[in-house]
Parts: sequence; structure tokens; C-alpha cells
Amino acid sequence: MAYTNFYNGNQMPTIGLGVFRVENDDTAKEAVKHAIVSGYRSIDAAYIYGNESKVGEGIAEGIKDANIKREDLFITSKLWIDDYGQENVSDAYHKSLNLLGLDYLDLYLMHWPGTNETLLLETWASLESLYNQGLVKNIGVSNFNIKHLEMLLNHAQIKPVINQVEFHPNLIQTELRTYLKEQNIKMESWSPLMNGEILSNPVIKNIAQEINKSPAQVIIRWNIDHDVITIPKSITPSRIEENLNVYDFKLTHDQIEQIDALNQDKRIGPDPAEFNG
Ligand SMILES: NC(=O)C1=CN([C@@H]2O[C@H](COP(=O)(O)OP(=O)(O)OC[C@H]3O[C@@H](n4cnc5c(N)ncnc54)[C@H](OP(=O)(O)O)[C@@H]3O)[C@@H](O)[C@H]2O)C=CC1
Ligand SMILES: O=C1CO[C@H](CO)[C@@H](O)[C@@H]1O
Repeated sequence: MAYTNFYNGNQMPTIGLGVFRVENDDTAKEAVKHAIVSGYRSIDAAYIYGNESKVGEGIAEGIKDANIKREDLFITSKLWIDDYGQENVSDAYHKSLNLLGLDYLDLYLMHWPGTNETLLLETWASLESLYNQGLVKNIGVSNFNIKHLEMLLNHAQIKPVINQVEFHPNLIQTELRTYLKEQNIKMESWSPLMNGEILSNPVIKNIAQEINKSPAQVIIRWNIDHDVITIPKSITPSRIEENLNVYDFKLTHDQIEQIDALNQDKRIGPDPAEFNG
């Protein structure tokens, strides 16, 4: 497993398993367990996904079956907008911990900026408080655009280590990526495979054929080559394994440029400037 360094010296696995739209039953448990046994060390969960309890069971069984320790894993969850505000954050954090069966998270993210600046800043201050109390190892944000980040950084005591945003070959986020690099904040990509849609793109398929890898592996490698942490979701054991198996090759400069050229600034999810849950 390869790791990405945060500005604070902590490290996060470059690839993790996403669990959005995974049923809160044995599907979630088995996918997470299979991922851990196959070598994954990072899981991207969220309260709003409604599956933290079965994800937690998968984590517990994965630790046992892979014969590793909790500290070997990097578990992320996200604070949903309904729980923003100073009076709610600590309860929401502990609610996620209880569901996951954990006593700390490696990373807790504000899931969306929302449209209320005061509430955003108050909520970030509450995350800082969790961090300062040693209850969570790292704090970060998700779906923040440059405007949200500038506002946050004007007030924050602690910088987010990460911004998790939509990123795939049709939305390459050049401006935001440059800004995050300048700020020393890591980018993490959600829906890296465009929820499967981009896998049949002829350019991607061509490159995959050229190097004898799958389209998903090409895109995941393209994330790594752009220094973007990524969390492809799969509940299919062979795909879970395939998506981690990208460390024995690199894309050429030309192949990276071909994929970059697929950009259309096209989102499959909401625009953070407007979305409010
Ligand atoms: N912060 C945020 O606002 C958001 C965060 N996320 C996070 O990002 C994660 C990933 O994004 P997500 O939207 O789930 O979509 P992805 O882009 O990861 O695509 C998942 C889809 O691709 C399929 N797939 C996965 N691997 C392969 C493969 N090797 N070959 C062929 N098909 C494959 C999966 O099928 P199958 O499962 O059937 O194998 C599934 O249908 C989420 O699970 C979540 O953790 C997502 C959205 C928003
Ligand atoms: O991570 C995500 C998936 O679930 C949420 C809604 O159900 C989305 O808003 C969010 O972006």
C-alpha cells in the first residue's frame, strides 16, 4: 500500500474503498472485509450512507481475518449537514463512532459546505475542538470550492488536511487542484470512475489495451499520477482487488495528457456552490 503525506506529518493510503450506495447488510460487511483482506487500509464512510453499522462489522472482521490492528487502518467518516452547528457536532461524531464500532476516526470531514457561512465556520470550529481534544486524528472538508476554502482559511485555527471532491476524466478540476497544492491541502476524488460511466470511453479503453490493464486501473493510476487520493467503490470481490492493483505501472506523460483532454467540466453530482443537503 502506498501512502500520501499530509502537511501535518500524518499519512493516508492513496487508495481506499468507497461505500456509498452499498446496502447496510452483508453486502457492506463482505465488501469491506474483502477489501481489508485484499490489502486495502482505508475505508471512506459517511453517516448519510446509512451503512456505518455493517461497514463497522466489515472492519472488525477484516482486522481479524487480515491479522492486523486497528491502527493499521485509516477510517474516514463525514458529518452530514443536518448535524452542523456547535451543539450537534460532538454527538454526531460519537453516533458515527458507535455505529462503526470504533473509538476514534482517522479523518472526519464536513460533508458539504452548505450555504450558510456562519454555520460552516461554527461547524469547522467544532471539528477543531474534536481534534484538539485528541478525539479524531485528522479533520478535513468535502465539496469545498475555492471560495469556501478561502473563507474557511481566513478563520480556521487548523487547516483541513484534505478536500474530497468530484474528480474524474470529465471533471479534472485544474484550478481547484492548483489552489489546493498551493495551500498544501490534499485532493481526494469521489466518483473517480464516474460511477462506471467513463469506463467505456474509447480513449480510456485504448490506453488500457496498450498497457494491458483495465479501464478502471488506468483511471485510478491517473489519479495517483496527479497526486490525488482516490476511493473507488465496488462490492464485487474481483473489482475490489483489481482497483488496488495499480502500483506496478505508471502512465506516460502522453497518456496522462490524453486523459486530461477528456475534461468537459461535467459534474455527475451537485455543484457545491448551490447544494444544501
Ligand atoms: N463526498 C461526497 O460528497 C461523495 C463521496 N463519494 C465517495 O466516493 C466513493 C466512490 O464514488 P461512487 O459514486 O461510489 O462511484 P465510483 O466512481 O467509484 O464508481 C462505482 C461504480 O463503478 C463500478 N466499478 C468499480 N470498480 C470497477 C471495475 N474495476 N470495473 C468495472 N466497474 C467497476 C461499481 O460497480 P460494483 O460495485 O457493482 O462492482 C460501481 O457501479 C463513494 O462510494 C463514496 O465513498 C461519492 C459521492 C459523493
Ligand atoms: O457522498 C454523497 C452521497 O450521498 C449524499 C446524498 O445521499 C450526497 O449528497 C453526497 O455527496
